[in-house]
Amino acid sequence: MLKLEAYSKAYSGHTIIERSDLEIPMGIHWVKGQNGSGKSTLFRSIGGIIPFDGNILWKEKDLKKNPVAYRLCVNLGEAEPLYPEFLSGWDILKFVAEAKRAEEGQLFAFGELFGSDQYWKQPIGTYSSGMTKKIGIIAAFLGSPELILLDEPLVTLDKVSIQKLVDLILEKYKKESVSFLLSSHQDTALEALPITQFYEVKYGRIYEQNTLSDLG
Ligand SMILES: Nc1ncnc2c1ncn2[C@@H]1O[C@H](COP(=O)(O)OP(=O)(O)OP(=O)(O)O)[C@@H](O)[C@H]1O
Repeated sequence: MLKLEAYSKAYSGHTIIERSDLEIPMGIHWVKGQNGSGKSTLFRSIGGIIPFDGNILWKEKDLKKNPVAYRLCVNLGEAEPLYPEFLSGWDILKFVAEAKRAEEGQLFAFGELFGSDQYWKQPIGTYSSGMTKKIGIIAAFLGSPELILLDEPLVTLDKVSIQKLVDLILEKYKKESVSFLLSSHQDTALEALPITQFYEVKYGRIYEQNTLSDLG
C-alpha cells in the first residue's frame, strides 16, 4: 500500500498539490486531471525525483528515511523523459538496470519486446520521441518493482507498442502482483485494464472516484 502523510508540493512558495492523508491500495490505478492540475508533480514526488513536504511510504518503507529500499520497490516512467543527447539508450538502461539490481537478461528481453534493441546503441539525440519514450518505459520496468508509476505512457507510442505495453502491465499485475499508478488523457487502450481505483487531481487536491464517468 502507498501512503501519503501530510503531503504537499510547492514551487516558489505556491502550493501545486496537497493531501493530508491518502492510502492507495494495491492494484492498477488511473489518475486523471486537466493539464497543469499536478499529476506529473504527484508522480515525480512518489517516484522520489523531486523534493516535497510530508512523507510518502510504500509498504512502510519511507522514501525519505529508506531512500534506497524504497527506490528498489517503486519505479517511475516519466511523461516526457529527458536524457543527455550524447548518451545512448543502452548507456541509460545499463545504468538503471544496475541501480535497480535487475536480473541478467531482463534488459535484453524488454529491448526485444519493444524493438529498442534495434537502435539503443545510437545516441539519444538521434531518436524520435516514440523511440525515447520506449527507453523511459523499459527503464520503469527494470529490477523487481512492486509499484510502477507510468505518467502518460501511451503518448507518442504506436498502436503495436501500446498493445505490448498494456499486455505487459496485465502480465506483471497478474503474475507478480505489481501495482500500477497510470496517468492518461487517452481512454480507450487503458479501458482494457482492470482498474482498481480512479483518482482525480483537481484544484490542488487528490480525490478518489468510483468510475471513469465521475472524472471531469
Ligand atoms: N519545475 C517547476 N517549476 C515551477 N512550476 C512547475 C514546475 N513543474 C510544474 N510546475 C507547475 O505545476 C503545475 C502542475 O504541473 P504538472 O506538470 O504536475 O501538471 P500535469 O497535471 O501533469 O499536466 P499535464 O496534463 O499538462 O501533463 C503547473 O501549474 C506547472 O506550471
